[in-house]
Amino acid sequence: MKHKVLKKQNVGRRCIVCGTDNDLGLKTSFYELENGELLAVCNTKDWHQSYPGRVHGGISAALLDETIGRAISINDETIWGVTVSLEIKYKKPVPTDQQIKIVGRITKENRKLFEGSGEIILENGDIAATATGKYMKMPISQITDEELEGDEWINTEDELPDYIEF
Ligand SMILES: CCCCC/C=C\C/C=C\C/C=C\C/C=C\CCCC(=O)SCCNC(=O)CCNC(=O)[C@H](O)C(C)(C)COP(=O)(O)OP(=O)(O)OC[C@H]1O[C@@H](n2cnc3c(N)ncnc32)[C@H](O)[C@@H]1OP(=O)(O)O
Repeated sequence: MKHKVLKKQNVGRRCIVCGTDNDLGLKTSFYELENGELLAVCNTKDWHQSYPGRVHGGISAALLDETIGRAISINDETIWGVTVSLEIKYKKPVPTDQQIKIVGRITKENRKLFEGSGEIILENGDIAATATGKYMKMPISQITDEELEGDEWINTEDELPDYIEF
């Protein structure tokens, strides 16, 4: 199914999941979709493996964690959160050297906390892992000493695809 893309989110320059300046990172891109969900696109590499050919479960967890955690900013980009709990169900192996997609959404929100769910979708459409996560809202100034206006939270200014299919 085709999904209309509205916006590409910024990246944390040195973030292990999204950072463009992290040689060891996953270099994942995050797109806000018209249906209110967040889509992540990640090209898995050989060095993300646990068993040969199979992405490490901790890597899958990190991808799901960040995708759900970022979904809160679709409606309000001033809300930041830290993960307080995360549950992953691993249903199928995630292969290395494949473009995978991760979808996340918010399912519950109150003044202090928000919750969401997400899944990893393989190239053949299979759902390889699902997750639910809970996050505590926190001002960015309490999470990091870096300033938002500095060079850590950057717009990569790539061309935005009109639609992404998954
Ligand atoms: C500026 C430039 C940088 C820009 C960003 C760059 C890069 C980042 C890239 C992208 C970022 C965008 C989005 C990403 C989002 C997510 C991705 C991953 C995020 C992480 O990778 S983040 C690392 C892992 N994560 C942590 O590092 C948290 C460690 N942890 C703590 O820091 C504390 O644990 C804390 C603060 C959470 C709580 O500490 P605390 O002392 O405030 O806790 P306290 O016990 O007082 O609880 C206060 C009230 O919360 C309730 N409460 C507490 N825990 C609860 C739970 N689990 N469930 C339900 N309720 C809970 C209590 O029940 C009480 O409620 P009440 O007040 O009503 O009684």
